[in-house]
Amino acid sequence: MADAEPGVVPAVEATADDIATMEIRGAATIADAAAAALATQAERSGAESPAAFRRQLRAAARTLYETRPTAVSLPNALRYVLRGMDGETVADLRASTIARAEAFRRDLERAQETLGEIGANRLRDGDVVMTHCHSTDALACIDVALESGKAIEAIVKETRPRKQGHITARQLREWGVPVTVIVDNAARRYLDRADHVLVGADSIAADGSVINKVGTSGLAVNARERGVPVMVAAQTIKLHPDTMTGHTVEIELRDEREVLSDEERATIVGGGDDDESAAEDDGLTVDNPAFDVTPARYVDAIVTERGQFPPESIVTLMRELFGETTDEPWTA
Ligand SMILES: O=C(COP(=O)(O)O)[C@H](O)[C@H](O)COP(=O)(O)O
Repeated sequence: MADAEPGVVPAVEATADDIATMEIRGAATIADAAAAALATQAERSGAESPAAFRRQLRAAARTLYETRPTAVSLPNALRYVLRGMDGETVADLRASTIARAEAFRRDLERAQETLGEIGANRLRDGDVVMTHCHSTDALACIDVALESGKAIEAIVKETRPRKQGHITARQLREWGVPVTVIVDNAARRYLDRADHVLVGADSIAADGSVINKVGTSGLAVNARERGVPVMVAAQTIKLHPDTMTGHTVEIELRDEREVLSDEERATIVGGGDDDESAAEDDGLTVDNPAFDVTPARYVDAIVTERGQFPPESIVTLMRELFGETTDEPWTA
């Protein structure tokens, strides 16, 4: 991680570390943790002037922002909280920032509940749902469907390389859902048994394309070929305002050792820790993109707390929520 910013409290540095190392992960959870960290910064700031307080809050936001690039819920959360920082004294600034962060976290939780109710309407009694990665927004839909007495089964893709599918499987088993875990490569075969593909999103672009855990796009293409509808569960905090002005979403590239350990690499190219040639270029490249982009045409519905939308019309909601401006308060 980058050097500590002056005045940023250790708890914020710790949250940033946890996000970067994926102790805290998933777009909604990251947003929630970031808002909580800004509240902690406000609470523990030793700033003696309003200007110093604002500077520290912006530095804290920047520290959190620089952890992972793809989930727009992170900058959206930071932007939302910083815009609520208001007052002429340190005490007022502190109180307004904490209140704003708390409101954000409450709204986030409520939005997920509402989205769950809307998404659950798409699931019928007896349906089989195929999942990819671990999405709290997607699980909220299943949760409400189960609560309303519908029987749901799940086919859970393990989701290489970090196997977040296991988290999904654990949650679904806790709820009593029959789960079949499959390797990612088996997805097309098992789509014949699925009534829905249900995934979350890290970012949604203005053209309705969905940025989510790598493998989502291939799954969606296969689902279309198999005639299985693809439903994306995503709170409006996942809408990426910059994409309205033509920006693309940065796809995070992660450590190659998540894909190939040093030992595994050695079995391919030879060498080892004490081999001097290990430092040389061994001609083997490993790429580890964490996310991919699913074009809007492979998505049937985006379910948000504001209703469900065909992906092509999501831009209307985006304009309503964000207007056309997307300035970054922490760079001021
Ligand atoms: O791609 C992932 C998580 O990736 P990672 O494990 O790399 O963070 C999830 O599908 C979205 O973040 C949505 O999750 P949620 O619905 O919980 O926001």
